[in-house]
Amino acid sequence: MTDDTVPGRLGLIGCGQLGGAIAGALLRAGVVPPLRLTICTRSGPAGPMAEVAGIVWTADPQAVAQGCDTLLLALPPMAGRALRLAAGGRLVISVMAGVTLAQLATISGSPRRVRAMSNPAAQSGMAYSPFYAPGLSDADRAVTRAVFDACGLTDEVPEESQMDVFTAVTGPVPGFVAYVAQCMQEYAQSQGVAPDTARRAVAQLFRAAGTLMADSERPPAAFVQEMLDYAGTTAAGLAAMQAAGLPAAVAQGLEAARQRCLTIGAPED
Ligand SMILES: NC(=O)C1=CN([C@@H]2O[C@H](COP(=O)(O)OP(=O)(O)OC[C@H]3O[C@@H](n4cnc5c(N)ncnc54)[C@H](OP(=O)(O)O)[C@@H]3O)[C@@H](O)[C@H]2O)C=CC1
Ligand SMILES: O=C(O)[C@@H]1CCC=N1
Repeated sequence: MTDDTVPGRLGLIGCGQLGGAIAGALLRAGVVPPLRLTICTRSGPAGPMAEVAGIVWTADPQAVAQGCDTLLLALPPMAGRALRLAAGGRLVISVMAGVTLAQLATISGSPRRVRAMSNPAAQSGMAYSPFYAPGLSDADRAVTRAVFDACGLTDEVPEESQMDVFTAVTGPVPGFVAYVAQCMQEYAQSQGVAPDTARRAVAQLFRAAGTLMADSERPPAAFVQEMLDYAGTTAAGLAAMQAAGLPAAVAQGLEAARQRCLTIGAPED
């Protein structure tokens, strides 16, 4: 097996916003051909994957668990928590928000478990997909990396608690960033800018800002400090945003999302 493919058959349970995006990424990157992909949903072929010849569709999660070598769980967290798969010793990878590695053991019974997080930007290879998988074999780690390399960037994290952090921070795309963009567009419109002009302008701003920061090793704080040092119009705005509590507001929002993850992952009463 080269280190950029998934051996045997991949079984995907859930093919919605995230599962569909990951499936698209895997096919686009050639990590899994359609003929080695089984997808499980309750209502049959869904989204762009429905048009791909060769994919096997099923409504039976057990068929996936027993007929595939690697399982990828991308269904809603509470539906996932209710699953009980006779997965034997198969590799089980989950991208379900908040579902813990311990819950994956209850769901699948497999000792080969990966708790991961990704986002729908996987479709275009632009996702960030961290994973937590203590004790994973080198071969399973290579398969996990092949899956998430196809989706964008990936890192293995040392603590499971970080998976809730990343579910909050990088799980939603455009997510919280869209909220900031909305605030900026609404400000421009409040100053008389036509809605579509404001929308285009803010979209271009976020395209440029995202590219600039993604192509740089510099942390965002360095860009902010550069503008503060420049002491121009932006510096005045940054000072006002800081005085208005923007950092605390962002932290409170992300913490609320992380807390929701902990609720999902809490043991049943
Ligand atoms: N959307 C996002 O931006 C992100 C989502 N996630 C996580 O990804 C997972 C999937 O979310 P998302 O793709 O948004 O959800 P969607 O609602 O878009 O898709 C859910 C998919 O799961 C299928 N499904 C639901 N219940 C079952 C079941 N019992 N058995 C088999 N298939 C089932 C649905 O098909 P059908 O109804 O036909 O069964 C559908 O294909 C979640 O755990 C979420 O936390 C993580 C990060 C980002
Ligand atoms: O909002 C959600 O629940 C999903 C998980 C992370 C991003 N979107």
